[in-house]
Amino acid sequence: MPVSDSADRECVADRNPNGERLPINELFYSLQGEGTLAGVPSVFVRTSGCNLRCWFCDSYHTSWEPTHARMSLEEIVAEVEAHAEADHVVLTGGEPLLHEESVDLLEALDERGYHTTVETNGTIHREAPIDFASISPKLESSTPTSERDPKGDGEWAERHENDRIDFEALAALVEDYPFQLKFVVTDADDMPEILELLEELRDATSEPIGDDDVLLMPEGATRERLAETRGRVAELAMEYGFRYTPRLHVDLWNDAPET
Ligand SMILES: C[S@@+](CC[C@H](N)C(=O)[O-])C[C@H]1O[C@@H](n2cnc3c(N)ncnc32)[C@H](O)[C@@H]1O
Ligand SMILES: Nc1nc2[nH]cc(C(=O)O)c2c(=O)[nH]1
Ligand code: SF4
Ligand SMILES: [Mg+2]
Repeated sequence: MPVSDSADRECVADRNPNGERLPINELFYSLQGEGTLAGVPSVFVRTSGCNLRCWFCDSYHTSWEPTHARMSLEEIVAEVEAHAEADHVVLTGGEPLLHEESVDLLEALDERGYHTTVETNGTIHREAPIDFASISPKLESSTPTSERDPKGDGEWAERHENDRIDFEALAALVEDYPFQLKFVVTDADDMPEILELLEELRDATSEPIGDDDVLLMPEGATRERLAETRGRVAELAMEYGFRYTPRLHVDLWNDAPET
């Protein structure tokens, strides 16, 4: 059950009004579905709230209509530890690096020996014990124009367009952490922008960015949609020499929550 449905947790957190809290949308145990760590059993901690509004966001209730329970760091760590089989934790969102409390959570997890992956849109850099920065810079094709706005009439388009790329933050993330760059791709129209972004990012940092640090991920929150996009995206990965990443969790569990 998403933690936002749990009245109990809200009460427990409320008894600790001075402790640090994070808005948590869901917390669950699954397999990492995306990227170079695909298949690794991992606990997912999904914070709520995002500074962007991708029209295709598969976590609508962290961005367009955020819902959450405020959990203390102790409560989050206890729930993570309850999944005794896992030694990987994925902090995601929403945009987890919006919250400065994410740094304290990452420190607490690091102290307990967990491998931490942070799933981020790459617009915010924070110093934290991050073992793997899974950076997913957002392309023009993510912008919620009035034709593809899931909620309104394009009210977010300008802000999203202005904020979706921050080279300073991207360069700092790439310099400070082991990383992957994971682009959501629909078709060949996305490729020139990816190439331009890589050129500019390679100029902005002394850290080498290999083509095998770059992953193309098909757009699709459902099996049905992925069936349309993945063939094209796999061909593009071969054509350009980038990696392809599946969306294993969608293959396995479609768009079920807590997967
Ligand atoms: C919900 S986001 C949360 C982390 C962060 N806000 C970000 O965008 O990287 C988690 C991952 O899902 C990807 N994603 C979201 N919606 C998607 C969709 N419809 N198809 C493919 N990937 C999607 C994002 O690009 C990101 O890699
Ligand atoms: N299984 C699974 N793997 C994932 N990798 C990144 C995810 C995310 O939403 O950030 C995600 C997710 O939501 N589920
Ligand atoms: S940046 Fe991530 S969480 Fe935010 S709207 Fe885009 S996909 Fe969703
Ligand atoms: Mg997801």
